[in-house]
Amino acid sequence: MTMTMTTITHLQPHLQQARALASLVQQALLDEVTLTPKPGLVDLRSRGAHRDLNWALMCHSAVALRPTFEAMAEAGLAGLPQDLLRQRIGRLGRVGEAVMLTVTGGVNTHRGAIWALGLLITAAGQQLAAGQPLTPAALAARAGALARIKDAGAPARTGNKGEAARLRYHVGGASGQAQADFPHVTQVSLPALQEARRQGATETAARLQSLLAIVAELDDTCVLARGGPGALAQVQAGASAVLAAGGLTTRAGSAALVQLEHTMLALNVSPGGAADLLAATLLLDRLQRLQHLQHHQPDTDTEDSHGTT
Ligand SMILES: CC(C)(COP(=O)(O)OP(=O)(O)OC[C@H]1O[C@@H](n2cnc3c(N)ncnc32)[C@H](O[C@H]2O[C@H](COP(=O)(O)OP(=O)(O)OP(=O)(O)O)[C@@H](O)[C@H]2O)[C@@H]1O)[C@@H](O)C(=O)NCCC(=O)NCCS
Ligand SMILES: Nc1ncnc2[nH]cnc12
Repeated sequence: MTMTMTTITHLQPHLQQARALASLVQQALLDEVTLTPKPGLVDLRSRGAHRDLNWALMCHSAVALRPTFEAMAEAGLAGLPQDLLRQRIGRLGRVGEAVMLTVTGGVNTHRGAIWALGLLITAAGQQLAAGQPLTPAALAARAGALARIKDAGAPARTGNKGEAARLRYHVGGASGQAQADFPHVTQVSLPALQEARRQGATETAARLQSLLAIVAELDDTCVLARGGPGALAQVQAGASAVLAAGGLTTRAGSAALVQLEHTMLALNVSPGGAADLLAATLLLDRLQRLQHLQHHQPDTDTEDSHGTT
């Protein structure tokens, strides 16, 4: 997709801005699932540790969710009071989950992504409405503020696997990550992505480095739900080993990645929460770069130089 600066930054009706923001979310989700090779996760090569997911289903889900993200961005652009906005996007998130389950035949492809990227794209709408820059820190702070407001329509218990893991192992999970302003995105994966690029890594290697940086530290309830704390510790240690060996640009790092994949498949675990946060990272990175281009080339339509891998 070619995204032009005029599309999102000039004075256009909210609907068009919301459409452009939703396109960026869809692109981030497609980039995440297409990134290959990801250990334990669905990618172009394999289903990872999943029986009910595959690349085509994930892409189908990402495309079907575009109207959900557009409606969330539009809600952010509408300048609603915070509590009203929170209730509106909570409803949109639940409708989005229902759409996802319908188009996938009941498979959970993007529940965590609807949550994380939904909050972030709503925040981007708010920032645009306020005439403020789309910086990662500002978007994460706005998204966190929304996540800390009670969603009156949410059930007391969802009965989801992530919820059970959160309560059993006393971790923050997806909601804790958002309520703390997405620290693993702004302080871990985004710096890792941008530093890898500065060091000359290919875009694929930089994105994998970013993913591994999250996996090494996240309390991923997908891993906990299937494998418990022992599996989470092994997965985190394996990701740290790849990074310590120099990441994907060294032979030792590549060998450590193969080992990590074997470990995950043997444990039958998959870092689905980290995958969602990688998509969030790619979204914030692209918004930041568009912002940067706006300041340097205000009158030019500019192609995004970091395309899909
Ligand atoms: C508020 C919610 C996020 C509730 O979350 P909760 O923690 O209570 O539980 P879940 O709904 O089960 O989990 C949420 C998903 O978030 C991802 N995730 C996990 N850990 C983290 C983390 N530390 N930080 C960020 N994100 C995290 C993860 O999503 C991915 O994994 C999914 C596959 O998971 P699952 O089906 O459980 O596991 P499988 O192994 O695939 O199953 P089997 O094959 O074994 O059957 C996949 O979807 C990825 O996206 C967690 O699953 C939220 O759910 C909520 O309230 N939603 C409704 C309202 C809403 O969305 N509003 C949005 C706007 S405010
Ligand atoms: N690539 C992926 N594989 C498995 N679960 C995921 N959840 C989000 N992205 C995923």
